[in-house]
Amino acid sequence: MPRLDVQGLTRRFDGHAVVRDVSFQVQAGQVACLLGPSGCGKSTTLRIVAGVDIQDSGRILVDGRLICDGRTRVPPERRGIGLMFQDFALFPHLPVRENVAFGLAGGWKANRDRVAELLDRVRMTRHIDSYPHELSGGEQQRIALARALAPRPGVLLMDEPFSGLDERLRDGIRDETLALLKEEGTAVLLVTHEPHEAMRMADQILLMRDGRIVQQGAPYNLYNAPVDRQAAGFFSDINVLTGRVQGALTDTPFGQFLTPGLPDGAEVDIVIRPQHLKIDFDRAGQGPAPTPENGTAALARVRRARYLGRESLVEFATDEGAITLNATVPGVFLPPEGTPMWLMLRRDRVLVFPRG
Ligand SMILES: Nc1ncnc2c1ncn2[C@@H]1O[C@H](COP(=O)(O)OP(=O)(O)OP(=O)(O)O)[C@@H](O)[C@H]1O
Repeated sequence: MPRLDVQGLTRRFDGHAVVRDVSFQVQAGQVACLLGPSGCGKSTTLRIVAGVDIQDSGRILVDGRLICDGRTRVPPERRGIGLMFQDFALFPHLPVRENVAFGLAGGWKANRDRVAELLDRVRMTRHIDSYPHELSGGEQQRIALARALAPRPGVLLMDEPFSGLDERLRDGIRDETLALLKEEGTAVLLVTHEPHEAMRMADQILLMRDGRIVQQGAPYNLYNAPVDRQAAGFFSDINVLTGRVQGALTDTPFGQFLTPGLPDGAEVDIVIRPQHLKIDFDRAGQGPAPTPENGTAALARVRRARYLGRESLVEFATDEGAITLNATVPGVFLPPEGTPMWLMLRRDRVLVFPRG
């Protein structure tokens, strides 16, 4: 049985649906990330699950128990759901120990062991008597996490929990948070607009657009088998070639691509991520021979090359400038502007979408 079961949620504001028929499940010990651009309905979905907003239709179950539908509405504090929001909202007048014990009956005195256990797990034991203003942002975040987990909620809702932190700290804190969430076995629903964060944290990504979940699955599936061009472009920069179907094939300067099931004349987008271009040097106007793995090579010239640290980003344009393509190459690769090179597209990594 799923820990959290959301079925057909719809929420309208002034007649406009901002959450549309949203359904998903989260198992115990799993992290599901609601991912999407600003305004797509992520926070509204979270607020309905928390019980601070009410859906127009749909229902929510926690461990099989109905917590809200058209008639029933269990109040937020009796849902067995914990919350953690981006500003942490620690109580400034309470020391760390009282903050962590806040949701526990009997307060800190009756729950010393649980508070001590959690502070140990988030490596904050020595700050047990500190006040929030004496802590760094990252330390406050760890206390907020301990506080949210103290009552052992079956479900934890997190709304952009890392956005207030210094970029350099975030990955470390994400990993620590994930380890603790997994140990506790909580079902987590995390809202984020950052694909990197969702890829790093999620067992399951729920990709939202205009109030709907357009795709859900493991990070690997969303990255490698995106449902449409927009979904592909959400996870990284993409290169797009456009073409027209003729006899279930589409012609491009990089050879023909199979485009089965589409009528003649249909327009298609052929999408490839910058790391999946292959580059070869020019040998007196000659490029590499076509292969089944990489198709036909096309000649292009370097427009600009930049070093980004872990990789280099090289912009290419075909001779007439008709097509521009970005390639990323690990390490340092900075060919001068105008250098002719042959480009190929890794066939196993090419994505083809009908133009919508
Ligand atoms: N109480 C409200 N009254 C009217 N409109 C609202 C209300 N709450 C949210 N909305 C609208 O619903 C839409 C979705 O908002 P929501 O906060 O859920 O999006 P989001 O994906 O979480 O975006 P963000 O990441 O910017 O918070 C927005 O267009 C917002 O203006």
